[in-house]
Amino acid sequence: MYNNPFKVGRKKKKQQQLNTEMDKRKRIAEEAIDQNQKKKNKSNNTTTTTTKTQNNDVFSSCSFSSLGLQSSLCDQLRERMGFEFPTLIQAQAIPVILSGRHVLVNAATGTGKTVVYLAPIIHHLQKYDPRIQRSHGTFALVLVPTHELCMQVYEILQKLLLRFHWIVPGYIMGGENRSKEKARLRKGISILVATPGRLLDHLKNTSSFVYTNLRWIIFDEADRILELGFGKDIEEILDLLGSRKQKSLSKGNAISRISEFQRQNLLLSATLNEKVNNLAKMSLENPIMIGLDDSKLQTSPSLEHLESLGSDVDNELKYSGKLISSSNEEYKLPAQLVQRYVKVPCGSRLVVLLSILKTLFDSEISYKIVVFFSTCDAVDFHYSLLSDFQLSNQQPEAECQKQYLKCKTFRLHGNMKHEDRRTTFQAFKTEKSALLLSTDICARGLDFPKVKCIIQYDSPGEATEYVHRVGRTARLGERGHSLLFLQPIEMDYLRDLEKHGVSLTEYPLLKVLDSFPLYGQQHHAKRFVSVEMHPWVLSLQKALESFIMAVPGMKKLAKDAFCSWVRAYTAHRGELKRIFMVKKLHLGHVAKSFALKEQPSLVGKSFQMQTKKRKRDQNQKGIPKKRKNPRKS
Ligand SMILES: Nc1ncnc2c1ncn2[C@@H]1O[C@H](COP(=O)(O)OP(=O)(O)OP(=O)(O)O)[C@@H](O)[C@H]1O
Repeated sequence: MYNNPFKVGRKKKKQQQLNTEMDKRKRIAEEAIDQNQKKKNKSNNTTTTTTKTQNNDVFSSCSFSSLGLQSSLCDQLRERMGFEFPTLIQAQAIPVILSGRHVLVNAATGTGKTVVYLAPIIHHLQKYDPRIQRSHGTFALVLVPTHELCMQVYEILQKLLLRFHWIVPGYIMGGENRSKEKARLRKGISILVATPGRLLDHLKNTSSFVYTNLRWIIFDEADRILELGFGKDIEEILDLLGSRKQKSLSKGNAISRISEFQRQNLLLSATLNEKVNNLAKMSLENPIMIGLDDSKLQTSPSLEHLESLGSDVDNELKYSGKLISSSNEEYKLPAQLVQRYVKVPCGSRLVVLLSILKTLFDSEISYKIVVFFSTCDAVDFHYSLLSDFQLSNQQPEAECQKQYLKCKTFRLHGNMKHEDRRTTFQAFKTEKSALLLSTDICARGLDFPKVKCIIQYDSPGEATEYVHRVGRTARLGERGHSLLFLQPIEMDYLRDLEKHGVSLTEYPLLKVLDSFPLYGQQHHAKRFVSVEMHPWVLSLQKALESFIMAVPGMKKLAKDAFCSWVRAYTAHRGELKRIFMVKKLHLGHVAKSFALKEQPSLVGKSFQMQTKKRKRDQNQKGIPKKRKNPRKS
């Protein structure tokens, strides 16, 4: 059993001390939150209560029926979903979408964009007379970037369709059983949610897939679909469905498949980029823009300037007829989101993460937090560490209390089995108090109820990813907090965020560290002490290093995580390469942040061996030299 260096004497005294410390940490956590909230209210120049301000910012005062939606659909939204009023973006966009126009919707995270497109589709489908049947095939196609989002949209669809049993929802996505999907498609799916790769596969290979009646194509998280490299697939899909402007005119086959209905295509995201521009030009006819400021709109789309979506050139403007200006786009973030950063020297990152998590989980009975990491290996390492790490000066009464963190811990990343991903996704949704460690796989679109805090332990890279990650909290007017970890060498990233209208305040780290007990007693750290030399940081680091050495398998996990973390760090692109410079990293300190005592040369050797092995494997398999971006989730 792992020997804890923090073991101290009397239980009772220890309990009293712990209670006092927990109270203190709770106060500090609350103070930090309140100060930020006060600042925010002051800057909003408002005297009303926070909740009221938030609700006014999010909800419209009209009813769903006043937007033109059919009455039993409105009942369904109210009774089954609990949606009394439409959100502002729903009130703005639903009537336009009902009118049949092509639309591009840009609205903050967590403002209800899913209902924006699902409600009008259901409204139209339910009133077809005679009723639609399964044999009529697919009428609406919703394209999403990830499995999890696919499941989420499908679940909402199921709920919305309870009163309309003749409209059949369905999903197809990579990793699922193809033959079962084929069988479902053969039976007929009226509204189909899909990831692009698998959809293309079925469009090409499943002859029983009927889409002659297709009327709607929706791109949810359009920019992410393209960023993930699905550009070429999307072009092919649009061609096959006869829904690509210009080109469709020359494609005899495709045109013959076009339904008797007028097509309506919709694009939605909280952030937009140049590739979305191209997709918009390619797929939207005379579109209406909703949620875009005039500053973001430039000259109208010109058909002469259609670009390829598969191009790998990021943010490079190849044409003049721009639709959206995005290079210095001001992102819309939820007004009630409190955003902070914490400046942490590299070697103290792990201890600081654990200390902050403990402070947050001790401050409230139920607390849900998502922590973002740059790689799958980093998620695995931190998951094992946080699940098993103990400090014996905690109360050993119940099993979970032995753990350092008194909460359930989950992990989610793309290397996990499909089934495990699904179970985690559902479990974290329903938990009241839990910690989710994840890659960017859950940065987009996922709607986990009651997440109170987002921690970006590894920086997100592009500002768009920052926006989507923090968007997992503060949804629909609820309060939420975000915390971005930055090393002293990375502080310029704040300026990059500022360019997009995102500004953060500093987290009171030393105050939080001071609140931790040491050897059962309050330590009186001097005010000027640095984070690295803080007695609590030194002690916890020592405990973590001993834990890594003592627990079988942990050292390997730590080394793998270290290697992939460094690789991911080198994968920053464009402007960000100047901020996240691998040359500036002290690899010994990086190793420390994985609780490794080894000198960097030792860890570096295994890293080099891994890299050589990867290259060898690639050569053997004939994989092209271009390396998969390790930051990809
Ligand atoms: N009118 C409404 N009233 C109450 N809740 C709503 C309403 N519309 C949507 N919601 C809820 O708001 C939450 C956020 O909705 P949704 O996931 O569609 O947001 P989003 O804008 O797509 O977010 P993201 O940009 O992160 O994908 C969900 O829990 C949804 O059930």
